[in-house]
Amino acid sequence: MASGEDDGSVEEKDNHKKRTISPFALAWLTFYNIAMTAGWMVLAVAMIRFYFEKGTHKGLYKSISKTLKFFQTFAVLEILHCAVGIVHTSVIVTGVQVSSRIFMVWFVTNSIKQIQNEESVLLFLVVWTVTEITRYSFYTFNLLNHLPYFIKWARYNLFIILYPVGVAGELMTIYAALPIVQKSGMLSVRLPNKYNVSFDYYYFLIIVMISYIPLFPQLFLHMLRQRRKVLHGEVFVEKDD
Ligand SMILES: CCCCCCCCCCCCC/C=C/C(=O)SCCNC(=O)CCNC(=O)[C@H](O)C(C)(C)COP(=O)(O)OP(=O)(O)OC[C@H]1O[C@@H](n2cnc3c(N)ncnc32)[C@H](O)[C@@H]1OP(=O)(O)O
Repeated sequence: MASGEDDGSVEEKDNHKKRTISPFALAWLTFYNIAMTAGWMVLAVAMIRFYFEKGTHKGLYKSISKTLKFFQTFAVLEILHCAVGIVHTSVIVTGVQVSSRIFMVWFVTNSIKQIQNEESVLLFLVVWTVTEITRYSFYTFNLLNHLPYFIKWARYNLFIILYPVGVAGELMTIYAALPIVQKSGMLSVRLPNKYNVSFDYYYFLIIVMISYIPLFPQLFLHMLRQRRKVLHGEVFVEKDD
């Protein structure tokens, strides 16, 4: 059997085994991760500039919303990366993470204008930005086999604080949205209608908030396992999706 070098593919090393990805996949992932790092850096700079110029976070969401929506939506590709196997991680874990972010951006913060100036929005935006700059630069340097230790350290330590804080920001934002949604009936479908279906967005938001209780610990435990694997070299038996 040809080795990674013989057939032109590149070997991606982890602590215990070697994985191969094609040169095309490597090029695509490198481009994707550089683009995402740059996108979140643009957001960081825009947020810092806004705060220094205006002295308040009010109006910040509106000023960065286009860039945020673009780069957060682009992250849908991460589910595809797992599904086609160019990234070795769980489709379910990635799917929950990405869909909850997209939901927060499009169906909560973007749709409910009255909550855009809440402190909780600033909280999750700052946390997401720090997380994503660290995460995508980790993937980029890792793919290029030049990973500085401080980036690896940051990727597998900062989440211990940032994940719960980010989740708190998200939950507080949804909570702040509840009375507005209940009063306006927005995004809800009331009976009677010709399809005979009803949907209450207010109760849907409550269900989403409750779903954090079983789902968030799973994501957090997944990250703790990754941390032990990458920083301490522990081996885990991988389950297929
Ligand atoms: C319809 C509505 C639905 C609503 C649902 C509501 C419920 C939601 C409940 C949960 C809510 C979560 C909300 C989120 C909040 C926040 O994000 S707060 C900010 C802090 N967040 C974080 O720190 C987590 C950030 N996210 C992640 O880390 C990931 O998305 C992850 C999926 C949770 C974990 O990533 P994963 O890829 O599994 O782990 P890694 O160790 O990073 O990588 C594993 C291997 O995969 C390789 N890889 C992954 N991605 C890439 C890539 N883009 N490019 C290249 N390689 C990649 C990586 O190198 C690893 O490879 P190996 O070394 O071979 O193992």
